[in-house]
Amino acid sequence: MNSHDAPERITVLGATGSVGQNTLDLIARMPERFAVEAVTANSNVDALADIAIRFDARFAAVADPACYEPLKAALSGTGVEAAAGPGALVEAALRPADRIMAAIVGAAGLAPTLAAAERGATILLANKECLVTAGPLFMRTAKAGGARVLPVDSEHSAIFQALDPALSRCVERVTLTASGGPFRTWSMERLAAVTPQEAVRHPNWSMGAKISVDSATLMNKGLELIEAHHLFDIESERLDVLVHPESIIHGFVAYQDGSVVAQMAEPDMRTPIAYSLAWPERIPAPTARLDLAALGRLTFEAPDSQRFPALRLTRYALETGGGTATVLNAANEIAVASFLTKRIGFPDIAKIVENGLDRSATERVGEPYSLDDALALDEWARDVALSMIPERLEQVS
Ligand SMILES: NC(=O)C1=CN([C@@H]2O[C@H](COP(=O)(O)OP(=O)(O)OC[C@H]3O[C@@H](n4cnc5c(N)ncnc54)[C@H](OP(=O)(O)O)[C@@H]3O)[C@@H](O)[C@H]2O)C=CC1
Ligand SMILES: CC(=O)[C@@H](O)[C@H](O)COP(=O)(O)O
Ligand SMILES: [Mn+2]
Repeated sequence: MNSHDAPERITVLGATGSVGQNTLDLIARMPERFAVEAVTANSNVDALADIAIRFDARFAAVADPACYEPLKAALSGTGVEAAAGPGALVEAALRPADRIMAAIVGAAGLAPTLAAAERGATILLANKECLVTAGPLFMRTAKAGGARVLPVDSEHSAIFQALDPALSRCVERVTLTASGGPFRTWSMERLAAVTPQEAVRHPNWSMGAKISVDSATLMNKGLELIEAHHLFDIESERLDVLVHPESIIHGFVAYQDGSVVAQMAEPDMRTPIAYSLAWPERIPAPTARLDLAALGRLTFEAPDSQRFPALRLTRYALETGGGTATVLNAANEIAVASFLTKRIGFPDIAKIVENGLDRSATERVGEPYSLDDALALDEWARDVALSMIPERLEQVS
């Protein structure tokens, strides 16, 4: 944009979350460049109304229909239109924003993000579960709709920055770095007694609860392998995970001449979010600057799939295809929510996901070709996973 242009209008799906807040922090610093079109949340009415009023948004939507009246009351007399229910999230995504930040957590983000893809939006994609649940459908829809998908996930932003599209045939391998999470060095015995409080305490990043648990199990890195496969059209055999506890290098691209191009930054999501907001330009981000001399060294190690089976399970889902990744994602969402509410232990998360994958192999679940297919398979897998949660078993018996 140049100084004579009107501000770009940005819609933020998941505005009350960690990525949503970081996005709004950047937007607030550049009012001449960005304005807010629409914002959404699940049920956090007060925070959403505050955001909508502060940023002078035109539309605010909550997913939970029961929150409609309180949202409408909080926004009365402000000029912000209030809406609620799943259809309202889709309506937010369909509004004519220049860019749309997809930062809802979980498969709940699929319908609105897919609607944005269908309308040919520029999508800043943080919601990785959307690609895990329905990667081929999402990428096909984006292509047909003329949408542009810009990665926000830090590793995928790194790869996007290091991957010259003109040289994609010269790429040998792509590597995602992983911090290893809070339990990187813990024994199996200690892992058995992990609490939710310990699991959400990520060593380097400040994030929402679900992705923090995913980082602790290494499921996050597995979901990111699937995400990278769809975003960059690279097969599993050429995608690597490398544990790098400092989270300074976020991703590598290795070329056939032996060059390895990496992206580095302090672990602060405002760097990849700023990149996606400004691409193909760059804007300032108020993050700490890298001081490699002060850091002294960067370290690397291979991931351990004995203690962290999620990596093996996600590889299986990626390589099996069909609806396997949809099942993996849904089972993981149920397992993580059950762990956070103390109904299961930390090692049970992977067991519940593995059981879901076993069932999906027996039932030979097919690839979802439409949103309805994806939602139906997601629901089936949630039921399979729920049947393994002790409380549910007690209720049934
Ligand atoms: N946090 C991070 O730094 C990173 C996150 N990501 C990805 O970005 C996405 C968002 O993560 P994060 O910001 O941490 O998540 P948070 O839990 O912090 O925020 C989630 C947002 O989604 C909304 N939401 C939750 N459930 C629903 C639902 N059923 N329907 C509609 N909206 C819902 C929440 O609303 P409410 O407040 O009302 O609950 C909130 O606005 C995830 O997919 C994550 O994997 C990727 C890289 C880094
Ligand atoms: C910030 C971000 O992109 C997260 O996905 C991050 O990668 C989580 O850290 P882990 O490397 O521990 O999964
Ligand atoms: Mn990431």
